Amino acid sequence: MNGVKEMSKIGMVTHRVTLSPSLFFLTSTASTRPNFLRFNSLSPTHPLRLRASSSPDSSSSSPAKGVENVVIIGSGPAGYTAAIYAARANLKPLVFEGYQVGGVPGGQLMTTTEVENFPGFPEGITGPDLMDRMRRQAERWGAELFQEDVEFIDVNRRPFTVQSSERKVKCHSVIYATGAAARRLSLPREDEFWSRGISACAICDGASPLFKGQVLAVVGGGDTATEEALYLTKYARHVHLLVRKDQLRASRAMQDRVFNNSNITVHFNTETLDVVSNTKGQMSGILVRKVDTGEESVLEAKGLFYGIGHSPNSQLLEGQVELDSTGYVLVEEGTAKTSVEGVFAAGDVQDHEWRQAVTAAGSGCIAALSVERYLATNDLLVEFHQPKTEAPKKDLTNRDVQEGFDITLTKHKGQYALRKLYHESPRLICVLYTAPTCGPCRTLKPILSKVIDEFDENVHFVEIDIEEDQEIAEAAGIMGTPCVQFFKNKEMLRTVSGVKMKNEYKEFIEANK
Ligand SMILES: Cc1cc2nc3c(=O)[nH]c(=O)nc-3n(C[C@H](O)[C@H](O)[C@H](O)COP(=O)(O)OP(=O)(O)OC[C@H]3O[C@@H](n4cnc5c(N)ncnc54)[C@H](O)[C@@H]3O)c2cc1C
Repeated sequence: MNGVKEMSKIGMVTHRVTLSPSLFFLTSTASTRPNFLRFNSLSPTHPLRLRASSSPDSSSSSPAKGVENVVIIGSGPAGYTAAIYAARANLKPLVFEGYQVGGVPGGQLMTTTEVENFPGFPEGITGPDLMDRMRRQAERWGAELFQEDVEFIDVNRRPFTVQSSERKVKCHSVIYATGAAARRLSLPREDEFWSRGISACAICDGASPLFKGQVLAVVGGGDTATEEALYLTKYARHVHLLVRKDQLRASRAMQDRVFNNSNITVHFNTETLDVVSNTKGQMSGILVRKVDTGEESVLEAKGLFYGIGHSPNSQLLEGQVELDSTGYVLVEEGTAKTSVEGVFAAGDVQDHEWRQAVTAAGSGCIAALSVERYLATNDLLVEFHQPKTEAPKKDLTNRDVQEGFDITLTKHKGQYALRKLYHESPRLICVLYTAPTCGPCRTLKPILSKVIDEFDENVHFVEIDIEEDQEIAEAAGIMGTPCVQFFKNKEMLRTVSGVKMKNEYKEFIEANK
């Protein structure tokens, strides 16, 4: 699923099932025990850790009279770069990173694997790692980060107002860097099969048992679709690429990789009409139509991935700032200036042409420098000097790593811990299934970790990497990541797919602890 926006549309699945005892049977013989007692390498400083939030109505550290120098909306390369520059200029930028609207915190690169063209990484870097670095750099220089969606902006009156799900702030300037979100096809059965066969993020879902070893299809003809198709060949038996036009729009390099891959069949002039199911209600194929002949047929496939591009997330500015006919924010050529003085735009939300991480980062830099100039010229700038921050709390203790499983600890990793807890824990068990390349998983981890901290000693938490612990993911019926399951007394109480609001997890734990 490209972005949590997609995932937020998935309803919560609630079912009570008792797992087959054999699936969660704990083998504890001396010969097998060492294999199970395998803790993953741990990351004490989680990449997307939230900072303590301030009071709901304003930032705790407003530079002057409760009016911020600058609010940055968006946490892709544009937003984080703007944050780094603004923070280094002592503007103490406040950044709304987003949560469920318009993608995931970290932006589009959270849904990709290798980024080979961002300068400074000759061996390449994964999208999530690159965004993690940018985030830490912004935080290091004093940017204040909130993983919240902005829901309302008023740039008609000064100071401007920016309101998120949890706070309302006043500011002298805004950098709008909300990027773009994955498009959907709106197929008749799309909602029914969303996350049960249809996905917009191969990187997030490709490794799930639902798709592994199956015939899959990707719809689209650009870079996104070709990248998804190539990625899926790592797991699928075969991949069909469904292209409506008679040629690919993807870059030459990507086209070559697709045509040279015998595990991909490209179907030109092919329109995707719907998905079809078998008698068990599982997705079994895709109804397609040949654009040139009108002939309809069903292509056998267990999964359909969307790679049909993105739409600019400019809705909040509609009616306030000039947009072009397709919704991109209009900026004065060569600058980040929008039609409203003090409002600057950066990245893909104002760029329908280049749409690259480095161009987004570059425009974020321009926006931040422009803000500094704008504030200084209008005598609005208040410098802020960053206080020392506390060291982040560890997710797991060293003892956990060195001495192995300890039931008195709250947080665990891996199938050994899950099996032990499933059999021995009297507490509610919260299991988070993740995949190494899943960007939304990185979003959810710190959020869930904070929730678990609030219920320490009443709950056990286990993280399962579905690539490492495939068997257990399969037994639990995991179809995509991130996914959370709750167990108590060897009974599964609930499955929650995707990333949900913090309160949804809290309320469920509160009611079942
Ligand atoms: C699969 C894929 C692979 C790619 N690979 C490459 C590559 O290899 N190299 C390259 O240079 N480019 C690549 N790109 C393109 C690159 O990712 C984008 O050009 C770049 O991420 C744009 O950055 P951005 O900051 O403008 O927006 P985005 O990365 O889209 O980030 C937008 C941010 O805004 C936030 N947001 C949206 N609405 C709100 C709201 N209401 N409130 C708060 N926050 C909000 C979102 O959560 C998100 O964090 C790839 C794109 C995709 C989809």
